[in-house]
Amino acid sequence: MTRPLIVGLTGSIGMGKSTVATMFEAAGVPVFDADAEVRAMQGPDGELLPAIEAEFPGSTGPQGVLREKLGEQVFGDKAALARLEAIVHPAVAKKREAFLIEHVGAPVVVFDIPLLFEKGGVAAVDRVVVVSAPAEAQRKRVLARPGMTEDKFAHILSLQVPDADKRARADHIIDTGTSIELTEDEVIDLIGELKQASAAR
Ligand SMILES: CC(C)(COP(=O)(O)OP(=O)(O)OC[C@H]1O[C@@H](n2cnc3c(N)ncnc32)[C@H](O)[C@@H]1O)[C@@H](O)C(=O)NCCC(=O)NCCS
Ligand SMILES: Nc1ncnc2c1ncn2[C@@H]1O[C@H](COP(=O)(O)OP(=O)(O)OP(=O)(O)O)[C@@H](O)[C@H]1O
Repeated sequence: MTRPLIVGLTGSIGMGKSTVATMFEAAGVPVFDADAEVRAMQGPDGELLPAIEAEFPGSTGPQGVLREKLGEQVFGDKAALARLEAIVHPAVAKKREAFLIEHVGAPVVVFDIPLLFEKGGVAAVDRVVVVSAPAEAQRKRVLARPGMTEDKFAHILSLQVPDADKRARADHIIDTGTSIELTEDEVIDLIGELKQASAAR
């Protein structure tokens, strides 16, 4: 096959997904970072600002989306979140297509998609990799972040598919409950396996 094996990388808040994505990148695997794309399109002069301002007046400024303000408007209100997603998600899908075209010769590419299970992205990838750690480790990491509260954490978790379900649906699980070094070893082994699978298609 002439297109890369597409790996969907996901995990719940604080599980270490971004850290693991960086490990893939360091090993030479192209990574599409959905969150970074969203932030760029919502940042200063971002292409989504007019649509977001029209739908959520007062939620943008010269620096782009006022994340805290917009978060307050959408995280407690399912219909509002759906309206924001209707603006953001099609734009991300376009960026993803462009990334794939850019890296069409690579054996393996990674789509780093925080909400892969939640938003139905599983059908668009060949393999699903879930980054996971024990709930206690996750909790400690997340509550150590500035501005994070027990309530906020509980609410975000309630919006996400539970870790146990993600693990059950994964093709591969990367464990970040141990050390960075062991996680790195797991990533390197997995890349070898994915390259083999890519070549065998
Ligand atoms: C509302 C926004 C501006 C708030 O930004 P903020 O920096 O405060 O939070 P952040 O983006 O880091 O999200 C915090 C947590 O909520 C989760 N989360 C974000 N968006 C969603 C969503 N649509 N549904 C469920 N969980 C979500 C994230 O995975 C993360 O764990 C931002 O989350 C946003 O634009 N969300 C909608 C776009 C989207 O779906 N992004 C997800 C990646 S494609
Ligand atoms: N073995 C490990 N592998 C990965 N991260 C680890 C490990 N041990 C500790 N950590 C730490 O856990 C934290 C995970 O943060 P990271 O931003 O990667 O999570 P995330 O899943 O992308 O979070 P979010 O979904 O909230 O953006 C980092 O501070 C990282 O240093």
